[in-house]
Amino acid sequence: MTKSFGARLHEALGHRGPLCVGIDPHPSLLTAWGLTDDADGLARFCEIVIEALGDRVAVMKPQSAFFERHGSRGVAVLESAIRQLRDAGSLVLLDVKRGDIGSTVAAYAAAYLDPASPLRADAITASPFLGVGSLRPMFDAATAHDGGVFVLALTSNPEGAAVQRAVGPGGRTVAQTVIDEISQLNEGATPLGSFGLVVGATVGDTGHDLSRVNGPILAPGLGAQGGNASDLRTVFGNDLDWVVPSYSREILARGPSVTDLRSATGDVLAQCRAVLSPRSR
Ligand SMILES: O=C(O)c1cc(=O)[nH]c(=O)n1[C@@H]1O[C@H](COP(=O)(O)O)[C@@H](O)[C@H]1O
Repeated sequence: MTKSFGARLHEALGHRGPLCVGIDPHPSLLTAWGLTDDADGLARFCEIVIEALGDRVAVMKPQSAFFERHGSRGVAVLESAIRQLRDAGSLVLLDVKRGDIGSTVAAYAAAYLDPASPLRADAITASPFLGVGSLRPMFDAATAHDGGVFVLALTSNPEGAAVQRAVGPGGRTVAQTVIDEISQLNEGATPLGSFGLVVGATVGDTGHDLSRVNGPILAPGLGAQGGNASDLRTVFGNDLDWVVPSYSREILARGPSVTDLRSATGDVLAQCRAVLSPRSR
């Protein structure tokens, strides 16, 4: 029997600690690392990050946009990076934030979650603003192939609140509706559901109820966007068990030295562990 994404994530967080590191090869980072802003530079960047972190970080999150901007050669580098990271034992959360009408979502699901696809990752990020139900083909593919889907709820950027905290006819915010629908998908799953949410570490105490999620919550916005580990307590209150803090530039800025990348990762992991509940880990 193969294990669900939720079960594999549960295991990875237990073994490697509660952390996601983003691979966001910004042009400025390529330059700072002495690399060219092209597919070759991108490939070397990934090689260094994978050598430094692939065997020790629970979740690695390549940001697709930074690969797509280099065209088909950039996407080829992404395919190879996904494979190598999975071989090194990291779970790969591909950050693509896709969303569309259901019939098109089915094609995205095939692209990112079907084992036959060269871009197959362990999980992807998805945008629910065509309705959480429109993402159903992704949820079905994830279930069929032991993958996961992380759906945006309360994003780390300041512009998100106007849409996400708008109140619908039933008196719930848009974000709470997303949270509740994802919680339903995870109901009864053990040890952890495969459907996650994204809630930024920068959003403060929003009063949203995350107590029934029974799945992972990705918390970006740490480091470069101003959030720090202690903010997790403000944002999540007592619902810290399955929060997965996510850092990109904060760590990548310490490259290209493998030793420095590892030590930056160790530092943020220690800060996160100090805040997150020891109950589940
Ligand atoms: O889904 C995400 O990962 C995400 C959601 C969100 O609300 N905010 C957010 O910053 N992100 C992503 O997380 C990464 C943050 O990068 P840093 O600000 O460098 O840590 C980027 O790849 C963003 O696209």
